[in-house]
Amino acid sequence: MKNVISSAQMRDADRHTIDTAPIASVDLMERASLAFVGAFMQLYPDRHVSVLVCCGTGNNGGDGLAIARLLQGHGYDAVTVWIARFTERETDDFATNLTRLHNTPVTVAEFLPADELPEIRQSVVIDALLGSGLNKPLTGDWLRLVEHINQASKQVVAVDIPTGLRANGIIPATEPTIFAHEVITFQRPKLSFFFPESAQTMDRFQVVDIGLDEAFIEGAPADFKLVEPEDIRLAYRKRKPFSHKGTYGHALIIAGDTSTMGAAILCCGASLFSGAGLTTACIPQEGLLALNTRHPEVMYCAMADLPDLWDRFDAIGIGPGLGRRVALFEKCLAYEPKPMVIDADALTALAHEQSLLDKLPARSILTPHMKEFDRLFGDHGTWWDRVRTAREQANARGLVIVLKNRYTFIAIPDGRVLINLTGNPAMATGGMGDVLTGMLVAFLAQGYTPEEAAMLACYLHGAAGDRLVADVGMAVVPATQVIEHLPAINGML
Ligand SMILES: NC(=O)C1=CN([C@@H]2O[C@H](COP(=O)(O)OP(=O)(O)OC[C@H]3O[C@@H](n4cnc5c(N)ncnc54)[C@H](OP(=O)(O)O)[C@@H]3O)[C@@H](O)[C@H]2O)[C@@H](O)CC1
Ligand SMILES: Nc1ncnc2c1ncn2[C@@H]1O[C@H](COP(=O)(O)OP(=O)(O)O)[C@@H](O)[C@H]1O
Ligand SMILES: [K+]
Repeated sequence: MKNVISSAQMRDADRHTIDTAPIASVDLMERASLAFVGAFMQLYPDRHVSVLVCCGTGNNGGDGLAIARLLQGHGYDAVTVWIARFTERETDDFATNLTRLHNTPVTVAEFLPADELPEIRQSVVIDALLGSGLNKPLTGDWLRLVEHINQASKQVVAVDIPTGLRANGIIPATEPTIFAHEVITFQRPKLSFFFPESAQTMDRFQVVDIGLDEAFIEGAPADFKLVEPEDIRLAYRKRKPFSHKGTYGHALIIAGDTSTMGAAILCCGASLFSGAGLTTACIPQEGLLALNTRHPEVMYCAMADLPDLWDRFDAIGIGPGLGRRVALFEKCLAYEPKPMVIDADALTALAHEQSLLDKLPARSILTPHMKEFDRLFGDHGTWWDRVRTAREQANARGLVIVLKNRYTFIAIPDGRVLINLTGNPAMATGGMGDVLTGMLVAFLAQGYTPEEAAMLACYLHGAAGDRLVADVGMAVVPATQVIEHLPAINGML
């Protein structure tokens, strides 16, 4: 897993790299700018595209000046630079790069406070006004310039972070920012990029390596971790030659009602296709024909038989489409504790009867989306607050809370939050959460820890959706398709 670090930690990593590499600070800026230009050229290969680089006078602005020079050197023949001289301060590396830029044909215009801003005629604006040094909301001339850029409706590519956006996760709704179509960020994504509020300020980001000391970054204390493909490869256990169905556990799915039988069937299918040795469904009997038709491999257990059969199961998933049968949930909490995944209607039951939270088996996995989360733990005005509550609850109660979204946050009992990067908006279709629940139960049944199960299930669920978009070209991915692609995704590990 990779650490997501704060701006202060990034500055430390910057200083540490300068001291120990060793490398001069201005050379590190050059490296960052080269990395930015490499990524920019992929986005805009046409050397005749007109580019306006808007620079502040800090190091983000210094990057902008170096980028302008490098683009010109690569044959971009219509590069213009604007410098916002709204403060008398400038950094040394900014000054060095301004001197270097003056030795090129790039046109440079400087703007003082209250100067009139000309119309922006270029097609692409590179935002190098303010970066991770932002320490207050934009006001005055900065705000005027940012609004001017936004109103010009050009393609905007931000250097490191869109001007005005706070890096560390708290994104006040009222603070103005530049809107960037693309952010090319240095070394690590900034924590804010994973919070849904960042959609107001950017479409996409990509990370470029600028050669900061990785060992130093990974040694820094970090509450947020990015799940990497390598983590999945290491955690995933390939099936052994002499293994049999008993090796891979028995998953029980308690789900489904008359109008929501599909949720149960999706959940069972996901368990089956994620490798549980056996999957049993506790569904209303009226769903049996559908279940047997769709997944003849899945067994059935009547509600009344649950207490007698309980010992057979290695992991339980409860909630998808449970509807009027939700009282079953409380009953299950009275049986011997088993690894458990609690989703959908069972989460709503928890929200209505909070005392049940204390009865959950240790290290149960809860899989709320935003609304279910707020129903359970109270309304939250911001995602930062929501994630903070998830951390506190996971830590205080020893739970794994899978807070689902574009980037799913997995809050684990030790206080850390794992961020899952896979998945895409084509997956924003009903039933997708039921699939995730089935996968989680299957991994628990196979003996993975709840943390491992959460990491594997979230990653593979999103990876299957990504594969269907990238390789098959699907614009919308139905949940049944994700299920069917799971074995192929697992097979690639
Ligand atoms: N690993 C790395 O870290 C590397 C970093 N690099 C680059 O450096 C960038 C960070 O540069 P930076 O620290 O010089 O700050 P930057 O964002 O240019 O701001 C300048 C100054 O603006 C001010 N200010 C703040 N908020 C304000 C506001 N709302 N309205 C008005 N003014 C405001 C504040 O000064 P103050 O007002 O506090 O005096 C601040 O110091 C980083 O994003 C990346 O691009 C790479 O070159 C190499 C590797
Ligand atoms: N835009 C998106 N990007 C990535 N993943 C998404 C997106 N929209 C939905 N998902 C994933 O799909 C699942 C939806 O879960 P949920 O809302 O519980 O669905 P349902 O209740 O219909 O089964 C979650 O795992 C979520 O992370
Ligand atoms: K910027």
